[in-house]
Amino acid sequence: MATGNINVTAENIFPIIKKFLYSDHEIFLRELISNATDATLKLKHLSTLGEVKGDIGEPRLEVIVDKDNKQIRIIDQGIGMTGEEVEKYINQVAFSGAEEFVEKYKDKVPDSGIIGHFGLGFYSAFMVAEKVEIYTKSYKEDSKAVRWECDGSPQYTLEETDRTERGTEIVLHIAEDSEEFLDEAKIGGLLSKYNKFMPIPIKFGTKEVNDPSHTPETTTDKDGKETTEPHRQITVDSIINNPNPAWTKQPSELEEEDYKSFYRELYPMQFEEPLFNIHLNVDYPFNLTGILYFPKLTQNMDPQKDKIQLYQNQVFVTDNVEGIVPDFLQMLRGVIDSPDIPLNVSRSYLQADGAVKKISSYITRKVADKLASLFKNDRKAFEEKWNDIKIIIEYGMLSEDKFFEKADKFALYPTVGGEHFIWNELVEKIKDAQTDKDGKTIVLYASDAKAQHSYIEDAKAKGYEVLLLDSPIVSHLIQKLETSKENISFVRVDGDHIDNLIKKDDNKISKLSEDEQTKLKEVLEGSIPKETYTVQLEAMDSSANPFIITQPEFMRRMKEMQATGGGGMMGMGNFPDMYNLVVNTNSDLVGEILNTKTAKKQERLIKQTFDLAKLSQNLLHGEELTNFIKRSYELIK
Ligand SMILES: Nc1ncnc2c1ncn2[C@@H]1O[C@H](COP(=O)(O)OP(=O)(O)OP(=O)(O)O)[C@@H](O)[C@H]1O
Repeated sequence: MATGNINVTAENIFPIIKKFLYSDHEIFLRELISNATDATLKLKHLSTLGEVKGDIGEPRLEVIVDKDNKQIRIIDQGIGMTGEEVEKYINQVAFSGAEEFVEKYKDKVPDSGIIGHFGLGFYSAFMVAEKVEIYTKSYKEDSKAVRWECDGSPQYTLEETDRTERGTEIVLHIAEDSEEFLDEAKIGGLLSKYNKFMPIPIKFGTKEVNDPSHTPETTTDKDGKETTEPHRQITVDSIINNPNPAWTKQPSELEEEDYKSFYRELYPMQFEEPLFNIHLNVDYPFNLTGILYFPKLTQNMDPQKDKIQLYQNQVFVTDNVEGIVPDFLQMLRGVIDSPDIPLNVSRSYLQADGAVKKISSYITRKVADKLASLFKNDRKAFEEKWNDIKIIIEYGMLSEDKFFEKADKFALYPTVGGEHFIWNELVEKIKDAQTDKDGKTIVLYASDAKAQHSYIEDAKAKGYEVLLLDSPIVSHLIQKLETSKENISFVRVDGDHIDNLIKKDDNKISKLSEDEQTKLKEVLEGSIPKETYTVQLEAMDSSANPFIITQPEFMRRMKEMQATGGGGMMGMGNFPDMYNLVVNTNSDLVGEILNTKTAKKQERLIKQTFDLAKLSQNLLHGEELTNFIKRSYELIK
């Protein structure tokens, strides 16, 4: 037996480790299982090189919670260690890692997000254990099994032991303040959080299953009633992980159904199927695999739940992928696995890191390429999914210039009639009819097909296309399209009278003389509230409505952009709503208003016509609506 002093400068680093990692004690299990997995993968590798004698079988790990003896044991059948290796790796290497950690963090406020990702390794065992034993036997021929023991002080014991199997068993004697970890359900939960997709099978307890070698017999009694005996149950080892998750396979090995069933495995509480998936697979200049899913976005979706999960070599790290996955894709679900993402750094450093930037733009590119190919291969299916994916795509177009450029190939512009165009098709379709006298192509759009119905009909009557753009961020997107595409301008269909939205040269002649027009304007301005409405006389078709209320595009858009955050003009959000009252000087009714003899009748006609215009814009409410209804009854009496 040998005893010795672990070479540390700090008198006793364990209390420090405990203190610093207070919020993250649970990572000990992930660290020890990672070590056990590494040892097993190394053994498998050496075996393929012919350096291990005999057949290694199907090595696996086992985790045992022994509440009575206050122990947790982690057992592997990996390469094991010789006595010298324990000296070297556990007493020196592992300790220097722990010491380095303490050095680095002792003066800092711990950020659990970062510390949890620091590979503290073997010594994290002391966060929960008052004493740790290692029983280990190396795969090397003639090596003797050893037992190492340490109670958290710098002193350790190392001696030979009679273990015969290859591999390592770590015995944690759980400290009094960590007894919560002796709860099987707690350990089960941690295993499924961190180790659900580790590459080596992990046994944790047993479970009852139907005996596959037994077929229950069905008997028929004298009355012809059938009875089937219950399945025979057998007890089998419970393996808590799937060592070969879908993302570790090649896309060519997987069918659509495999992707769907992996989605269910990742998010067992999700009942909605994903819309489609993107398989990520790259070796150079960084290593990254993964599968991303476009979920069906629903009203009551909780963005904190079922997020993208980040793994490193199949070990769960976090579901906070900020900085690694571009913001607009954080609504996606799935898995990313990359050993190349530095995790023991702060988020701001992460965002500035070159490799991470490359990863983020790779993901953006892959998503754009996938969308383009989905559109190309099955346009109809893509159009059907548009409503579910447009928010993500539009957000991406706004936030990532590269994505914006690529989106010309798949971003859809739907019309109120249910057709879908990509950008070039749209411009081609409208350019002849909808180019104004200054050579600008005007894109007309509605945000609500029902509320803006009469305006849409007016536009259609002229042979114009009207888009239906109803996402919350649409005003930002329009602004971006106007600045990046040449000679294009968007106007909402109720922004003005249709002849003013797309101004052509043919000026209509007004039936009213200059004098009559001045008089009409005076009369109207006397009855229409000036603070909100600007009276604007227009010579239109005599069949067009006499009064039309419009909201100037610029004002409305600025207010909308403010409401959805950023972009708009400061202070616009608190501005009162401003409208134009467009008056058709060629309408017979307008002529009648002008020529009515009594002021009282004139006032009544103006009020009634104005209320009707408001009604068609859904602007008539409360007392005004009550008065309108009263007045209407009077009129038809
Ligand atoms: N179960 C095990 N079987 C065989 N060797 C092991 C086992 N656990 C630990 N070791 C050895 O001890 C060394 C130190 O382990 P430790 O976990 O502290 O650091 P690490 O795994 O090298 O790095 P990290 O800090 O990322 O965890 C390992 O590199 C390995 O050689």
